[in-house]
Amino acid sequence: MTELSRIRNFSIIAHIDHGKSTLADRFIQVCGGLTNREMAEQVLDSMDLERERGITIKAQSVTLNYKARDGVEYKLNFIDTPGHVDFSYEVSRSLFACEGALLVVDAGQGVEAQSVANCYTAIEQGLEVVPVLNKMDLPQAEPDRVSQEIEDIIGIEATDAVRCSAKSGMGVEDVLEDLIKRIPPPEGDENAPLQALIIDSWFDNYLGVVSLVRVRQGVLRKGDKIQIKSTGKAWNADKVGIFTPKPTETGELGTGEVGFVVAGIKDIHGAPVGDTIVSNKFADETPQIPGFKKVKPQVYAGLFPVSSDDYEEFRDALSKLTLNDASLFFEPENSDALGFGFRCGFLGMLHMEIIQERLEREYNIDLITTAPTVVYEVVTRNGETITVSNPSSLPDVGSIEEMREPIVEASILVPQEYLGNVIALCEEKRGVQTNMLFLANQVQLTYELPMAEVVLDFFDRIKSASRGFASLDYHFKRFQTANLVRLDVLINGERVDALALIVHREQSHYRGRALIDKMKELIPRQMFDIAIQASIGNQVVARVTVKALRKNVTAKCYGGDVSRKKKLLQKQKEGKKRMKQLGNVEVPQEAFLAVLKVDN
Ligand SMILES: Nc1nc2c(ncn2[C@@H]2O[C@H](COP(=O)(O)OP(=O)(O)OP(=O)(O)O)[C@@H](O)[C@H]2O)c(=O)[nH]1
Repeated sequence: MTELSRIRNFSIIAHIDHGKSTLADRFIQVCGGLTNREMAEQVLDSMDLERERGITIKAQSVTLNYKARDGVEYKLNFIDTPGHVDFSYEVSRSLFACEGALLVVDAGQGVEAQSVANCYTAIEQGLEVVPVLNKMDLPQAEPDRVSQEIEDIIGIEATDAVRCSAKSGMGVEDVLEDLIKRIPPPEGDENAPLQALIIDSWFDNYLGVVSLVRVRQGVLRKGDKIQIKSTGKAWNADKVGIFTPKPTETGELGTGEVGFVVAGIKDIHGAPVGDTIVSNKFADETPQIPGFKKVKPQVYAGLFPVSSDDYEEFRDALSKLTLNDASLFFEPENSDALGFGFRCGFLGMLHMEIIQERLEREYNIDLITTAPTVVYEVVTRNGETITVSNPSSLPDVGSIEEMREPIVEASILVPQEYLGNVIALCEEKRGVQTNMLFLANQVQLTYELPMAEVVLDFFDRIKSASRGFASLDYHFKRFQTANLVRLDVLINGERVDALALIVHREQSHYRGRALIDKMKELIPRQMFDIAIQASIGNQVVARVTVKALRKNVTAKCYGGDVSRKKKLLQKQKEGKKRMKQLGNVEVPQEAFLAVLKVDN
């Protein structure tokens, strides 16, 4: 066991692309955790998809031995955190396991909202936040301006912030030295009964559930009988060790240390993130570590296999994905239009896209996804409150007393010159301003906004309204009464349940018009006219017609150009894969997500 004074537990807070993973890789290299060849790939983002998208999804950790300039060898536990707003609960749990955090800021870009939110979480949890200016090799680096910004916006001293380049390696050791000096060592009683925080859990095909833990007091030893506090279940700690970053069994984790435990748990819900591991013997007198909560999905959508033959396979794939992702929810859904599928719940749109992509890529299932929706609260005439996560299951208008929509508190950081644009956008999205703070070059805006307006395209819109400079962070606040209605879409007179949306009454006509105009562009012309209507209750609020196609698509391919004709037919066939037959009309996947594509 390592002496507490030689341990440092830290996270890195950084906005996406500011260089967190690159810096972490440099740390591993400096401390000799991996050979150069192993370093060739960024090691911390372990899933393929993550690597491709360049984002960090699951928290991971690495234990490094660093011989400091004072001659002492320190044990540095770096706990990686996800960078996206969808995964903020995991960030908060990771931070809770640390005494400090490096705030890595791109010296050319400056501070962004996501990092600010995470910094506040860190400061609230009593962490020492150590600023680092990265990308100093770039000509556009403006360290003085960015230091000032850190001081103004986050309120921590930053004039002496270490300046480095994770890319070239310049200043990286100075970052480690600064970290050791400024971040305090962990505290805790080694002789007290075991209490450890679960920072992350994932499913391994051979081992079952592996949990990343931080021991707060006592010692976790191989062979110990442990209990997972929220479930009250007892398990045997079969394997205990650290990541170097390769998993290495050490047989024990002392107070203040971070590492993994494998205890024969078969289901990820058996060891949820944020939960506490205690010694089974002293379970009653060892409390849960505060702040634990069950994560709830925020966005729901229907996912349907294009071919009904894929249904069983699809269900298996979803079950496998939930083994590793406690925040993914699914239950069977039956749609008149799309047949059997699943209603799935996600933390946000990015989470949804990732799951969709994994299903298609890793499991080879072609899917039709319906428009994502948030969860509404509906009070019925007989006084019941129900939650609705599927527009087509909204009760009949006559039986609804009141509808409530989820409201988020959004924090936006924007340079002054784009303030007008961003405010206009927030107003358009039914936002209510609750605060506005003028900082160095930026303005910090706080708005309460309907979650439905935020989850879909708000982030992209805010980016384009500010030429990419504004940044956003948000979290659920409360439910609020709203005048909402269901917007139905009819194709050739038939209501299509999978296309229904819940919208604000004031916007319903405009939304209906915009939606079906977009659908008209997306539904290919067929051999007959297709009427598309938007309706509210029985009232049709907009109508368009997709005119019949007169010519055969291959008619242009005159004479003997067989290969070209084949190619065209092949293309058509591939296109068909993502089509769904509604009555006699073929509707492509894009049309189901038309609401995401409406130009505002
Ligand atoms: N020029 C320069 N580029 C850098 C530096 N550090 C990182 N980068 C580049 O910036 C990009 C983003 O770096 P990452 O380390 O993946 O960023 P990240 O913050 O980990 O991003 P997420 O994993 O999505 O949170 C990559 O293309 C890096 O090569 C630096 O010091 N100088």
